[in-house]
Order: sequence, then structure tokens, then C-alpha cells
Amino acid sequence: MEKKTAILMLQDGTTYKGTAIGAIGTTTGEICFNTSMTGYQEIYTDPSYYGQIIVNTVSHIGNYGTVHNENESSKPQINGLVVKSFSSVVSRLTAEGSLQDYLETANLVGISDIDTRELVKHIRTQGAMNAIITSEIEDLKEIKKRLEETPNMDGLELSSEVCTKEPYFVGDPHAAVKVAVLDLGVKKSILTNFTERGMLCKVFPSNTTFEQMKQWKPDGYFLSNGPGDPGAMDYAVETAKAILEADKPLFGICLGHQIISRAVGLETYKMHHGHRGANHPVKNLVSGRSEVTSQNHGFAVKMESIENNESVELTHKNLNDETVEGIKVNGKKAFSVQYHPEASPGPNDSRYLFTRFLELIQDN
Ligand SMILES: NC(=O)CC[C@H](N)C(=O)O
Repeated sequence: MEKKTAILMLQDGTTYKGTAIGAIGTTTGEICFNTSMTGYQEIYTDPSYYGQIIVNTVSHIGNYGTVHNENESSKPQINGLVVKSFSSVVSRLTAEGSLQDYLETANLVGISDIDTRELVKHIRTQGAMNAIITSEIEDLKEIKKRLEETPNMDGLELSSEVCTKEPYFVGDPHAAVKVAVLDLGVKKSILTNFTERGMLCKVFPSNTTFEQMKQWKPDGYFLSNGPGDPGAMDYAVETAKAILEADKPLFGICLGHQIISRAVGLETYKMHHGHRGANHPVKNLVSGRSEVTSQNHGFAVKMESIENNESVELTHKNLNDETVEGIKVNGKKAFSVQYHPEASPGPNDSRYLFTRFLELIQDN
């Protein structure tokens, strides 16, 4: 493939020159980095990344190609991609295609040959910000103008843009346990973790109310991961409040955790640059065990708001920066975690949480 120059410009004006990868074009979004060593396809197709440009800190990307069963949703969801060394050689016998073809088919614009170490250090010190990648505009003033038109992630509601438009089922139709999944941008592997444990999932669009889901007579409710700011999602907070009010078994992951937290009066905030990777240490304060976890979030629940709230118990804490990683709602059958027990990519230390949810439903 003939190499074409691309430009990456950050909101603070920092500009990098590199090589175009994926589709030729222009894209904008919030720039953030993921430190996972493997699992690029799972990361790019995770709907929680919708609206974001991803920097992979692992320097070699594309080398094992793509396969359809590593998709976490129907297509890549990230807005753009920044890598160091992009491989056009695919070294996996079972690969179905190259990453270049995969990105091009999805019309996804990226840039390679960027000093990602330097870039990540910059984001780590300066914090989350918007960025633009272009392989078609050369005029820096024009690039800057396009970048300035990009909305800030703070205050953005994005779940309605990535969720299913119609309800659908996943799992054995005769399963003994039925789980209503509120799709805020759900990853496929979360649903697999439910179905593997004998649960049938009915996945509902993000704006479905408790009353509407209730008609299916679910045994439990799940609030999924997803993109955007939990502070802009009052409609989902109302749904969580209604589920809690009815005292039904309730589990939430990531955005779902932030929504449940807001429903019980906790506050969320935008982090300096978030947690994205597959080796974040978390302590389970109930069992005393530590877990190595997969994470992807740019917002979090305020610790101080938990300390002043008697209706919740802090169950999990991040060992790097002591942020909130999990809660349990006192007197209710509800719990949630900020991190990703389904991993994908990442370690399986936290999969017990899916079994805990099943047990909660069975006890009920
Ligand atoms: N993975 C997620 O569900 C992310 C939740 C939310 N969008 C955040 O960035 O914090």
C-alpha cells in the first residue's frame, strides 16, 4: 500500500505528523489511551469507546489480523486510532483478514508512526482533551477549525446512538432465569457471561422504562456499560430508581454502575484522563482479595459522596488511586462495579461477579 501522510492535532495545539492507516479522511473525538497488551479488536468494537480516539500503548498493532468472533459489537465503535507501528503482515493462521481492510471497511481513520510514549505522557500530564486525525486536510488552520467544532465529552449522552433499536434475545429460550438487559452500549462478552451461566437475556433499547421491561417478567435486571457522561443520562437513572424501588435483583457494569450510583444519590465526575487497560489492581473489600481487572472509563463515582451516604457500601476500591470500583446498595438486591469483569480483553479474576448475580436471583 502506498503511504500517505496524516496529521494528529490535539486541542492544546500539539501536532504530530504520521502515516495514514485505515480509511483516508478526517475524524475527531476525545483522545484517550489503552494500555492492554493484546485485544485491539475487542477494544475497537467496545461501544463504550464511541466518540473517542484510541491510542494503543502497545507498540505493534495489526500483527494478528482480525476474526469476527473477537468483535464486541457489530462494528468498530471508536472514532479514530493512533498507533506506533502498524503491521500489514498478518501472523495468525486463523485470521480472517487484515486490520487495514477491517478499518477501511468500517471507514475508520487512523494514524501510525506516532511516538505513542511521548503522546501518552502528554495526555497523562495535560488530561483528557479532544483531538483530530486527518489524512485529507493539510492546512493547519482548517484542521484547527474542524477540531474546535468537536463537542466535549463532558455532558454528552451517547448511549441512544449505539444501543439496539429493537429488543432482541440472547441465550436458550427455555433457560430457567430471565435477565432484562438495559443496553446502554453493551459488549457481547457480557451477554455471553450471562448465557454461559444459564440465563436468557432480553436486550432493550437504552430509553426503555422499568414498566416496559417488567412486562417480560424478568428475574433480574442488568444495566450495561456504554459511552458518554453518566451525568447526562437522567432517563436511565429514573429506570434504575424504579428497579430499586421494586427491589428486584440488579447488577451494573461501568456506565451501568455509574447510573445505579446516581440513582442512590451518589455523584459522578470526569476523571483527569481515566482508566483504560487490562491490569488495573482492585481490592474486594468484602473478601479481602485483590483482582487484576480490565477497565475502560473516563468518569467515576465520587468517593466523598459514598462516605456521606448510608444507603450504600463501598465493596471495591482501586489500589492505584483509591477510586471507587464497586458498591452494594444496602437493604436492596443491587450491586455494581466500575471495572469490566467480562474482561475481553483482560484477565478473568472478576468473573465471579456474574455468578454472584445469578445467586442473587436464585435466592430471590
Ligand atoms: N465502559 C464504560 O461503560 C464507560 C462508562 C463511561 N462512558 C465512562 O467513560 O466512564
